[in-house]
Amino acid sequence: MIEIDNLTRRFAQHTVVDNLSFRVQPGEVLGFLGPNGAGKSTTMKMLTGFLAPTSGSARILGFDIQRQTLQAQRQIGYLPEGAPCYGDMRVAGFLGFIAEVRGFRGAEKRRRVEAAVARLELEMVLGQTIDTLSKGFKRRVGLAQAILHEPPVLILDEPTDGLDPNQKHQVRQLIAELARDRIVIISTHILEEVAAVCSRALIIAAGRLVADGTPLELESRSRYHQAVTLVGEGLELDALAALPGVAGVEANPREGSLTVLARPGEVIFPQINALIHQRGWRVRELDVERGRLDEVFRTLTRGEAA
Ligand SMILES: Nc1ncnc2c1ncn2[C@@H]1O[C@H](COP(=O)(O)OP(=O)(O)OP(=O)(O)O)[C@@H](O)[C@H]1O
Repeated sequence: MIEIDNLTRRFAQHTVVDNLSFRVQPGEVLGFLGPNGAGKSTTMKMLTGFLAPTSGSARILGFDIQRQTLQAQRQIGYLPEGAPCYGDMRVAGFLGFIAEVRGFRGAEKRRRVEAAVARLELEMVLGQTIDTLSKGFKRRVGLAQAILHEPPVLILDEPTDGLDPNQKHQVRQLIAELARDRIVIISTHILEEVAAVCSRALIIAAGRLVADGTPLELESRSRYHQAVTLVGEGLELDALAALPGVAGVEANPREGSLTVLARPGEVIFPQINALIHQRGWRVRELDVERGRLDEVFRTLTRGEAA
């Protein structure tokens, strides 16, 4: 388990991470979300022992990151923001070097490097210098170095930032595979990432925790939760707006659709369906929404970002 208690970091007079407390259990893929400058990277650096907190503590599988730094760091694979450094090293040399830094020698070192290379499918680029790799391959090299020592905890800072959609998909699949037997914390400001790979999301704004839940729970806080969007002929906005449980109706001229919003806790699809049949409207599309994570994110973090 990861236990974070009252973690705080100040730079000069500016409190960048403000009294954060949470737990992460094995098997969880935790998305750590927040707008630019919210304090995500600063938190990751404190969790991995690269930055001392001003106050508070972080324990990684029981090891205090400040007082038992080496033992705690052995539990962690860390993918920092951006590409791996050592750009003029070849991939094979870089991974061998990291294996040695992690304390592996001889046959054990070769076994670890081969396993990471196979997992990240890096065989084709082993002889290439890191600087000459595509962004997607650089990120895969970064992930390979993070899993070399087979750590039970992976901390990944913006793992798909700057990748094209295919590369994003590949890296997300990899993360899902790696997550099976580990704790994974992913810092991101890409909301689709949370829905795609995370079992739980924390949202921070200006260094403070503002939400903690599964992606579905967070979506259910949206004003679009249980909203029904209709495309069809003869739809009457006023009749829809007058139905019980309806909070309002939005017209979407670009899509030629109407979105009927539900009051919190209400399910309005049955009433709408009954009205459609009663009035004989010809409905071509009907969609019930789970909610919109981007709207929840904006509402929770608006005006609070640094
Ligand atoms: N070493 C430092 N000295 C002073 N201020 C810093 C330092 N490191 C970070 N900050 C400030 O702390 C705030 C949070 O930065 P941080 O990088 O943690 O945000 P973030 O949520 O990771 O943002 P992004 O999504 O842009 O990466 C920013 O205002 C940043 O300028």
